[in-house]
Amino acid sequence: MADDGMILNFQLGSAPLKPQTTKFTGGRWRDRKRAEKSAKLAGSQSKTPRDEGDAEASERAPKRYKTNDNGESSGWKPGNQSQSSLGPKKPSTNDNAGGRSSHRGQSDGHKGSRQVISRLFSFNPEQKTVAEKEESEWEAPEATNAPLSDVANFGTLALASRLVDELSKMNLERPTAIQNKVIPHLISNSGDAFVQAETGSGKTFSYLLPILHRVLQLSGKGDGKQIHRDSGLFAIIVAPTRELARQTHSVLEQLIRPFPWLVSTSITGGESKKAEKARIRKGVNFLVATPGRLADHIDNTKALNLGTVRWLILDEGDRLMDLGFEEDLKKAINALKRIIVADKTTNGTLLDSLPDRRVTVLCSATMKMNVQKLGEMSLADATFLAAEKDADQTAPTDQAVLKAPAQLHQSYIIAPAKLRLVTLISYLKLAFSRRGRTMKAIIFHSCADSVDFHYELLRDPAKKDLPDTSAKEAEVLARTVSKAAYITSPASPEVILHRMHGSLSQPVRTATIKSFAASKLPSVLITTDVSSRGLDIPSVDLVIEYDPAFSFSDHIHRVGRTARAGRSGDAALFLLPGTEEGYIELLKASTPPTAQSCESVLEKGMLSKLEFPVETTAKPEDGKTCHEKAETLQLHIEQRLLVDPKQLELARNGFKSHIRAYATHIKEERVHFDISELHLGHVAKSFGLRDPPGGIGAGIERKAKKKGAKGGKVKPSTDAEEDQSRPGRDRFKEKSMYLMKATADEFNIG
Ligand SMILES: Nc1ncnc2c1ncn2[C@@H]1O[C@H](COP(=O)(O)OP(=O)(O)OP(=O)(O)O)[C@@H](O)[C@H]1O
Repeated sequence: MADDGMILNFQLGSAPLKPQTTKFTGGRWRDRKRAEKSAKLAGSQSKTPRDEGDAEASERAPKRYKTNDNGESSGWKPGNQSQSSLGPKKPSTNDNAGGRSSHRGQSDGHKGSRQVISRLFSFNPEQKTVAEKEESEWEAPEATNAPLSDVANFGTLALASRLVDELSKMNLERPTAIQNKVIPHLISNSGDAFVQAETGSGKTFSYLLPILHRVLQLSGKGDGKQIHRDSGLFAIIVAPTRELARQTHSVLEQLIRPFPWLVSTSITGGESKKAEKARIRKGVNFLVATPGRLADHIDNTKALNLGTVRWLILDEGDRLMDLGFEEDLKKAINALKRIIVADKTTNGTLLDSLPDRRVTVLCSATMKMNVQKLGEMSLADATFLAAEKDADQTAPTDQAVLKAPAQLHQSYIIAPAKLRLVTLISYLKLAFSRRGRTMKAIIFHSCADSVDFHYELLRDPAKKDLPDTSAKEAEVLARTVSKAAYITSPASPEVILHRMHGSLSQPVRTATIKSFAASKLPSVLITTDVSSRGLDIPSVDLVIEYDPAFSFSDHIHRVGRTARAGRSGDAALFLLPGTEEGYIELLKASTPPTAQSCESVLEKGMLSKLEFPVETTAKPEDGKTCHEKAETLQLHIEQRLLVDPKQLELARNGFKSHIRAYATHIKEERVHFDISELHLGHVAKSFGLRDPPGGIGAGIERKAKKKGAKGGKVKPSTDAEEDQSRPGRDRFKEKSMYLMKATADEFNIG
């Protein structure tokens, strides 16, 4: 297909440009027209590059953005000095607000070559808000999820001494606030519980330790030695994702290592059912499962005897419901309810220290309506257990409790769409060049296609060998782990990139997370929300939300991957100027965020040495100012895409999926993420594209225009489409179905 932007970007040689006389034949009518228009434009620009280019630019400038007297967007608010310089006029270059690059019509540092330039700093929408707090003004408050300083040790919670010793070996001495509350409760009570505490507060130990303690107490000997794998299944722990199930299982394995007569196993989607059945048949005492696979085994595995189960733990309750596991959970809850705990012995062992009824514990860091629904389904007379500081809250409410750990430093960067990609690179470069600061960073994207594009773009194709990796591991990790280009500073250790999303095969997902967690070098994980829940990698010190989360509770979980168990951590959220700035108010309700200026990120990141992994006519040394450097980087990326069809395809897919995903923000927050406000040309630029590819983008653009004309509401033509006219119940059903469908693809769970 002819693409005007692409034609313009080819190296044209030193000969003066002649007006295009080629007759375009074949292909679609629209493509032929485009090609003709491009050719015409190329001809006219070679004559009077500045004036005519600017005229076209102002014609293409979206009317919804405020413009100054010159017809240009006024950029940033006066008074915000650091950012106002993002929108100056640059007389020497052309622009078009649609995000395309154009001919400069003059030599660009390469004698005899006709170069294009990618203008980034004009026609950007105006920032509405003025920063209340700059980054330098932030002072870390006391950590809210740290071990308690006023509790001597785990022994004070009446835990079996063998367990306390084991914890000590793991360098865990004192309990956190939620552990201090939950452990004694579950040791001495046999009632249901609802456990709610912020991310990284140690909820996993809070339910595992009392269960183990009570199993070890069997028959009063304190070591549980008469219990063995045939004694029966005592606890089922349900987690929403395979990664989380596996992680919880490995914590459990660590805790029971000194007690080899106890056996645990995990059953998750993506694994061999036959092997799982065989393990169940041999006998297990603890089962960690994803809901779909658990329901499957309840139906089909005769050896799975639920008669001795005393605990059902539902971890990450809201996510279990979000992902559409309601029916699977119902099956497990009902199957367990049907069996009355009457038998006090199993294989001759008296189960006297275990609860005399089935105990269900529901855990969640955030509270949503759907968690309440799960509570209604699964709990009876439950005790609400929250950390001490939330003691005034005595029951779960429908108001989401959406607090990030207090010591987590949250900031936001208002970056116009055209500048997003170069700002991200600049930000990462800076983060990893500050020695001793960032070791591990996670970047959240809205969709798998965007993850794939950014991973391919940011990796260094020339550097293939991976440190500390065997040949076998390297084979599995060949497409998900790589050395980074652009963001590695020459003076700092190399940065390792990782890619992770739900469409990857399970062995690759597992190996990639393992590699990221174990990496001794600075590392980045580029991922989707599949990594937002429960993932516990203590050395993560930076979370970047390049695409804002689909709901504020997802945001809390994403940023909660850092600042865990009292550690410090940083989180940075990219927002577009305009309606997205309204989201800052939501952030304030959690932890007061600070503002990072996009201009200063670019200034610091772009002026340090740049290296390009692939040679193009744009060279790292081109340009002097940070704006020129940023434009050179953008141009280089665009040129890369033009000569690499695979990369171009990834960019196009990334763009389309990104736009589709944008339409799926939850209804209550969609006011901040109005798809009709997106400038598709500018967004395309952030994928290194000069024009939005056809398909979904163009469709949405038409709808945005229509909305402008009618003043009505835009209905994105995506899977997320909701029929606003139907009564609430139907809409709810549809939304759930959508979520199930979408997440089945993305999260690949079950
Ligand atoms: N008492 C403790 N002292 C020090 N570290 C602890 C303690 N308890 C747990 N941790 C550590 O804190 C980290 C977070 O624990 P965990 O994953 O259970 O948190 P969580 O509350 O479930 O978080 P999320 O809601 O994000 O899943 C883990 O690395 C764990 O080893």
